[in-house]
Amino acid sequence: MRVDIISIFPEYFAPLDVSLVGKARERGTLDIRLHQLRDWTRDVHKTVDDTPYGGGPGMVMKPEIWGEAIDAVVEQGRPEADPAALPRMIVPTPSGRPFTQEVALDYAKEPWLLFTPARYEGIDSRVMAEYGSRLRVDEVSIGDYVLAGGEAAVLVIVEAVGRLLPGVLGNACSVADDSFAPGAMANLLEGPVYTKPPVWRGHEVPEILLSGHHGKIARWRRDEAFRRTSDKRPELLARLDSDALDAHDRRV
Ligand SMILES: N#Cc1c(-c2ccc3cc[nH]c3c2)n[nH]c1N
Repeated sequence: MRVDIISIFPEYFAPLDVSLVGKARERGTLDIRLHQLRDWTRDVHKTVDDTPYGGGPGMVMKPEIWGEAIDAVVEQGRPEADPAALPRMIVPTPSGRPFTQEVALDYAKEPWLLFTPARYEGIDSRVMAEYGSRLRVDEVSIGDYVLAGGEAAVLVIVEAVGRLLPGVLGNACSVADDSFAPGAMANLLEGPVYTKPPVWRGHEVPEILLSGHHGKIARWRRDEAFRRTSDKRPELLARLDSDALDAHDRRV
């Protein structure tokens, strides 16, 4: 997967050099390219923003700069084998559709993602209109709170998507066991986890986990996932299909 990120703070993405995503980059599974938006400015101050039409607080990011940057990055990034290839453009914004595990799975199928994290009050809306007619443009939000810019959201999205790519998690883990992953534990929060020692400061590991009885352990883990989901995110239980609810009810 090719990933291009255009930002006025490319240094914000240093964390993408470490851990799972960093290793995926070393192996070539992820090809992440960072671009400084200001490189496409033409004034001595490298201005990327201006006052909003209609008044109001803050500044808006200028469409010309973004347009030249996106055009250049798309042109540079086109694979020789497929000159017609275009990226899926992802615009983090508080007003976007929620970024969920389902969206991450969808993005993980894409060969090329282009992220355009904004600052100030956001990017002139004509940029999304211009590229919406040429690319698939997604405006997404990572949660109902307000950040100072889109860079943190890009870090979240790239990690959530990158870990889904083949070989990134390795054999020890599996995306199939994720909270919200399709399958038996779909839409359930992960339950508690334990490791050695069996007793720590008087806290004992649940005895069932030491029993070696894999069937009972699997049932216990699912019951714990149900209990935790019911306690912390009851609205997720509404997504469970009737078979899953019946299977749980049969045991309690
Ligand atoms: N995604 C997302 C966001 C943001 C966000 C994204 C871009 C900008 C540009 C200026 N301020 C921003 C906030 N806030 N909260 C979220 N879930």
